[in-house]
Amino acid sequence: MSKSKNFFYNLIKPFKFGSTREGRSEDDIQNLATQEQRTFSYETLVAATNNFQAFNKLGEGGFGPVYKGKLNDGREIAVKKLSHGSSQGKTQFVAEAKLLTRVQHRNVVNLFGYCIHGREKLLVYEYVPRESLDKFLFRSKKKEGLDWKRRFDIINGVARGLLYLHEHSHNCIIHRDIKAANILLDEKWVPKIADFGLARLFPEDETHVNTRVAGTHGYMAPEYLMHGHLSVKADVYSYGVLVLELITGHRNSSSDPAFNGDNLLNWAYKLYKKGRWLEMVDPTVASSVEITEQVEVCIRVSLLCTQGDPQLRPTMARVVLMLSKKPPSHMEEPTRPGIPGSRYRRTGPRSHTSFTTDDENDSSASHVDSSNYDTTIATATSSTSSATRTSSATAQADLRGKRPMLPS
Ligand SMILES: Nc1ncnc2c1ncn2[C@@H]1O[C@H](COP(=O)(O)OP(=O)(O)OP(=O)(O)O)[C@@H](O)[C@H]1O
Repeated sequence: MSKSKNFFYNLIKPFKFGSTREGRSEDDIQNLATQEQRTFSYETLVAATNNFQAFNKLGEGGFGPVYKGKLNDGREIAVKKLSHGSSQGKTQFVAEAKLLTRVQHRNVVNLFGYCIHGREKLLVYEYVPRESLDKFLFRSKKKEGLDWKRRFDIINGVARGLLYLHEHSHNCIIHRDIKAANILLDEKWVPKIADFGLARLFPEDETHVNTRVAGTHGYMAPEYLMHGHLSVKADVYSYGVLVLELITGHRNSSSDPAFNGDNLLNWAYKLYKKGRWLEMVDPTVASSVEITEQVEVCIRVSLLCTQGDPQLRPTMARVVLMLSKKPPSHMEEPTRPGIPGSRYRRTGPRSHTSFTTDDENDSSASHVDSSNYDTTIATATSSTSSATRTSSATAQADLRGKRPMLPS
């Protein structure tokens, strides 16, 4: 065996294979060598997915359809076929995809590799067997599977995954679309953040920016949605919404009758301020709560994360710390939640911030008009016209959830 083949042979030792005398054939080794380079041939993916048959289709998101497949080595995969709209060139795509294959964490869906075939660009992910979190959390028959312990583990796991993306991966990755539908659950209910880094692989050009779909309603930080100001704190905000959804079992929507015409964030904040926070806990999990302080900490965390002022929101490192303290350590008092289209009052000394709004000059600006919450996204589309070119593009691209490019 040549030196290079020997090298790959050693690399793949842990994998179990077919039945040649030495346990694997030359072809197997060659295939794995290719996989080490993170590229998949189109033929491999066609074979794995039965030629992208409809019965293998797991669903379709804003970036294109996703198919289940099985590789010859037995690994199950999810193949995302990116739609053709991207203006990104092949070289850039390969560079970004290679970077993203290095992102590896227990709470982040692993990107095995990618494939380019003519105009087609495909991403090959590890297959995560359970459905996405939203399909459990918001369906009455399935939500019973999510007792408090599982929800608490998911809250912790997603926090750790996000911390990794923000601070411990090769460079800071802002996800931009944290939501229940992008949290996949494995067979042990371990949460895995999906769709990270897609903005890197699928940047919008100017023309697409104006036509693409709206972002994920209810999860986007107001400064990002309204002004295109992007930072890790936009993810922190979305995470806070997700945590509140896990605690209450309600989607963040102003049309939910449970909120009496309000939205999830205001409703929860008001109950919390009145000391009636237990009332917001999903009745489905109430009986499985053994440590009420755990729920209280999660509520506090969610309200701190969704504060209007991004600077007041904790980092994910702080969130992980707050969640891990037993008994819970001192935590700040949350200020009003940030609702797109609403105003917030800055508390404490004003520090320099890159994000300026009229609201900041309005000392009485704590009013939240929840009645216009559902329409805010549409309003924001035109309100960005006076923003900078980048901000405008950013905000508008996000209106369809297909995120603009990451700052490198
Ligand atoms: N790695 C994976 N393992 C198992 N199922 C997956 C995987 N990735 C995606 N899916 C499933 O494929 C379907 C489409 O996913 P995709 O991420 O493209 O879209 P989405 O998250 O539903 O929407 P959007 O792109 O607008 O955020 C979803 O049902 C999702 O659960």
